[in-house]
Amino acid sequence: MALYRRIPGAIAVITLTNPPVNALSCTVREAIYETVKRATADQEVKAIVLCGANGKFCGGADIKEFSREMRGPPLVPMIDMIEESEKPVVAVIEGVAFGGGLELALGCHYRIAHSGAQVGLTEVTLGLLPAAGGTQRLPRLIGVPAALDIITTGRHVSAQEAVRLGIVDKVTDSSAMEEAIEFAKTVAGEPMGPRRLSLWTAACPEDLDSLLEGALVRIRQRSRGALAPVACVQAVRAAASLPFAQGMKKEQELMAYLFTSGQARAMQYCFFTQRAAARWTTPSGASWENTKARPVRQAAVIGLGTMGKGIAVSLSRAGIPVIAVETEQKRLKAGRKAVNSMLTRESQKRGLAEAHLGSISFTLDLRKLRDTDLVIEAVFEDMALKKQIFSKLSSVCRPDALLCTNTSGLNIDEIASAASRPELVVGTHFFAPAHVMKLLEVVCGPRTSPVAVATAMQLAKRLEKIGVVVGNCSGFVGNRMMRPYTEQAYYLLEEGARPEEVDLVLEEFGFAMGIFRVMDLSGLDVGWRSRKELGLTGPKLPPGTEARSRGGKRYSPLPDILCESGRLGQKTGRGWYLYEKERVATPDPWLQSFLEDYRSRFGIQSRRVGQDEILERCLYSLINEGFRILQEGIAASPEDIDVIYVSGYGWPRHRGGPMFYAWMVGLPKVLDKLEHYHRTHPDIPNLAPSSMLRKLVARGSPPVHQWRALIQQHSSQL
Ligand SMILES: CC/C=C\CC(=O)SCCNC(=O)CCNC(=O)[C@H](O)C(C)(C)COP(=O)(O)OP(=O)(O)OC[C@H]1O[C@@H](n2cnc3c(N)ncnc32)[C@H](O)[C@@H]1OP(=O)(O)O
Repeated sequence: MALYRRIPGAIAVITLTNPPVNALSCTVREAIYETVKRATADQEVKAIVLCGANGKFCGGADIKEFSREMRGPPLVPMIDMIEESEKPVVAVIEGVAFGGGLELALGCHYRIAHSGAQVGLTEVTLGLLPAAGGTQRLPRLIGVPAALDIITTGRHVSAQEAVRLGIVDKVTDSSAMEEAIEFAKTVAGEPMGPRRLSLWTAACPEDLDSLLEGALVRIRQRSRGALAPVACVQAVRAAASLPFAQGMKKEQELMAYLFTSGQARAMQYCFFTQRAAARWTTPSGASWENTKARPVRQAAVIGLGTMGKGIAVSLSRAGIPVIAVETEQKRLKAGRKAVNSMLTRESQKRGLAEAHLGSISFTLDLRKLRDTDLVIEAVFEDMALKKQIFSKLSSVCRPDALLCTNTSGLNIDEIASAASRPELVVGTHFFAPAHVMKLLEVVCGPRTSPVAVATAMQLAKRLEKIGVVVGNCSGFVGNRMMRPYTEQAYYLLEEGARPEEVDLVLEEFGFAMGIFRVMDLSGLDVGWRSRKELGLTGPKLPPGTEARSRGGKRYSPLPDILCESGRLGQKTGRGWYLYEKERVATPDPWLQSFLEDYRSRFGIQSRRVGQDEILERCLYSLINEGFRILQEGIAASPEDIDVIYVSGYGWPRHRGGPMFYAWMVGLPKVLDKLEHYHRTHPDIPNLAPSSMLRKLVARGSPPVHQWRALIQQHSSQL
């Protein structure tokens, strides 16, 4: 709702009241209409102040209403009514003014912001465009180039930048409300015509076409295939070239097209699932609601390799004092230098004073950890080494200290077996670079206690990461699903495809990089090392093993052969591609003839592999593994799997995540295709459709949010 009150000085104050973010629900819109009408009709009122309750102006339209039938007054005429008011309307921007919230403020005649506030036209992140006049008013207010950037990225703009750009008229460190009231008194009685943005003309550069073309190029690089940012560019073009009323018409047309699109649905699904992941539960009844996290006042990181350094920076950035431990003086010195320069860059970028960062001390002495609340071990993926460390930690750390292991796939329970308190051992799988990537898989072993899970999830929140609770199995959720995906990519090469063909299909689907370019970037030796450890290649491989088969299943030795010949990816200048100019991947003629030789050596008839087959075999095998993960209770819900893929594996947000995508494609189609590919490739068992997929199809393919109820009938590893 919106509360109305009169205050001395002939001011009407209208307060949006809809916790937690004062979203513009049907009831709020109705109340704004009513209160604005009341204020404009009241002879005693000379100016109106519009603010939000609880220090937040407005989080925009109520996203939950998008999936229901539209009720109540629409936003556009409501904002027009405010702009048309003869009495000045001053918006008080505290906390946030996002999406429709900022559009509402743009309809006001003045905007006063608190210095801690943020504004933004965030609709594009929900697969939409600012269709309450935002695409037409913002370019008129701040010019086309700046508006284009804000509208097409949906980025959050600080109050300081907002005043610099002219989005707000004033920023204050003290009470924005008091400032706005005093200001409103000074403009009461003035004519409001010049303050109506709909009457302005957008300042436009001469080379408008090249500005818009440049934006489209950036959009294609950032989010290929996404409809909303392209529609935003078209709407801004209308603002630059058409009168306001016609621009608004264009804005509405574009919104109508986006609003019912699958992409908007997928992105709104991502918005809610990301928040739902924090509300973890386990079948034992433990949950975020009934389990209290332990406070973390001091943390430690063991190992200052790539991951350890990023984790230490993340902790420090969250204001947590850190002790960083290494085993050798040389490594400690190099780690300290790297961490300090990362922190300096970080504080410069964020304008943070050093006081906001947690201090980091460096040591070779594990005994210094006796007072730490939480330790994150981030050494190499070597089980024996990890167990040795956990055994030592048990004797030096406090009995209640939480012991975390940063592993990308090792057995948490085996690591915990080396600790004297296995219930306090939890997996924290960070993603590289750990101070940048948002995802944290919180891995729960069979003996991990609810308190350990709660503390790790709370830590994720403090580090501004998205924590997702997963069960213990090789590769957990994310990496486990990657295996069948990469394997299919190798098999497609064996059968006749080229790396650039596979990558192109995946990039057109929306991944920033195809799988072969990703492997070249992270280094082919990463997978090689783990395959050697698993005895799939290298010295542990039993003599006489068939080259293209392991344990009766198909195996591709292609990546092993590349590694053996020194092609490790970008770092060696060649991998699946050639890198003559740093980081620029070009198809390598050598690889093409190598693949031809390989096929003839193994008697493989090369064929043209179609784009549909590439996409289906790669994605459906990954999705099929997702269904197995659900069946085994390694993930609590399909939504959790989708959050992991969107926030940690570059799955395009406008496709919602693998499980959501499967549902959008149609589960019967996914099942049918998997059956077909399994029939034609019986030596690839992971193409056999999972029983969970069959069950869902048999039950009429219910929507994703209903799967959880069905999953609960199965076992759980959480
Ligand atoms: C004609 C069309 C015109 C306009 C279209 C729009 O306005 S689209 C909406 C544009 N708004 C946004 O994109 C803002 C979305 N919200 C946020 O970015 C954050 O929620 C926010 C406001 C920065 C607050 O962040 P915080 O971390 O403090 O809280 P959290 O994100 O966990 O949100 C708290 C709960 O509020 C729910 N929520 C937030 N925004 C909205 C919204 N606009 N509509 C409905 N619900 C919203 C959110 O889901 C959380 O709910 P919970 O049940 O607690 O998980």
